[in-house]
Amino acid sequence: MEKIAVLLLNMGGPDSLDAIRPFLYNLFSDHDIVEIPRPIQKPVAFFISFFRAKKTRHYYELMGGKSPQREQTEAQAKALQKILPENFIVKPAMRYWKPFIETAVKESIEEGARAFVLLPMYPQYSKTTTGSSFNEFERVYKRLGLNLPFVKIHSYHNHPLYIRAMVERIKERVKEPEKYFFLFSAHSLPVKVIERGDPYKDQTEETVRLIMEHFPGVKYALGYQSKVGPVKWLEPQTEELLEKVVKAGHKRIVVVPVSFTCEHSETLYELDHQYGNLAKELGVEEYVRIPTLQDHPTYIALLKELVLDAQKELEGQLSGLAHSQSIT
Ligand SMILES: C=CC1=C(C)c2cc3[nH]c(cc4nc(cc5[nH]c(cc1n2)c(C)c5CCC(=O)O)C(CCC(=O)O)=C4C)c(C)c3C=C
Ligand SMILES: [Fe+2]
Ligand SMILES: [Fe+2]
Repeated sequence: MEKIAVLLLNMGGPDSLDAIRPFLYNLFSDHDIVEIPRPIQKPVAFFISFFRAKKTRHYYELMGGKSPQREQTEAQAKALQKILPENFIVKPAMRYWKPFIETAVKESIEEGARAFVLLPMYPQYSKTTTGSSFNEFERVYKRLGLNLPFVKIHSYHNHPLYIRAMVERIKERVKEPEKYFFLFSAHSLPVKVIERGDPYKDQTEETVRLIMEHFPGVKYALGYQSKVGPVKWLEPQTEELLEKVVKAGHKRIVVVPVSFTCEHSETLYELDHQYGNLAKELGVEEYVRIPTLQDHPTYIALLKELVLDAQKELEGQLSGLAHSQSIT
């Protein structure tokens, strides 16, 4: 049977304090995530990364000197590899830091892969995240002169197994949900990206609504975190929403990150440290932050189902190829 590489697409995070600046340079050089005019994008990225690395160094110091994203994506890859048939090779493939998409593609080819499944670790599609990784894959594919079939999985924000995994994750930590206010926190995006048709906001709202169908009567709200720079981003901001909700009398808060499946600076620093401290100052009695899914068995079962569906699509493409080759 043909070997198929499954690339787990993620952002990647600095693996040392020295990696912060080059990681940020790669991020700010990407026109899919930050639209700086192309002729000046790289020099501007050089300056921004220089100053932002100084500012964010202490986030990473608090996390032990690096982002845990690589280890956690590797754990997801290992768990998925274990439950997939033997013809699959599962690899993390990062956009801005090691192991880069190019490395994952080259290794897959060396190990005999003859097709690819592109599987984002972002449940909701945005052109700034999943779209950017797809574009990078296609650039690498062209550069390496590949002519192999591949399938892109765009999103799974409303898949019943994803919703079930999120509900199970919440119930592991919260035994009496009706006593809490649920504060969902998604990564923010510039409003102009949504206005141009990005489905991220609608998909995020749908995820939240589907999760809350499992918690009837529980009060909840959705906020957006981690805005960067001066343009208008999605609102309300998680931090402001937290203040508002507490001032309205809710003293037990469950915080649920929705756009991430691994821990990183924005969960460990912003949600736990910054907003956790703010909650204390505001007099919150209980502040429960739900961990990201990581290698939760139901999430890994979902990934398996997505990959096996993609395999069917690939088989269609491969038989189409064989057919056209036999005609010519
Ligand atoms: C400047 C524009 C940015 C957009 C748009 C953006 C969207 C976006 N990001 C994530 C997930 C993650 N972002 C992470 C770090 C990070 N993101 C930006 C900028 C934008 N993100 C920066 C500058 C950084 C670096 C940290 C910082 O300097 O504040 C990470 C964590 C990486 C790690 O440390 O492990 C994740 C994950 C999503 C889901 C998203 C849009 C939907
Ligand atoms: Fe698709
Ligand atoms: Fe980000």
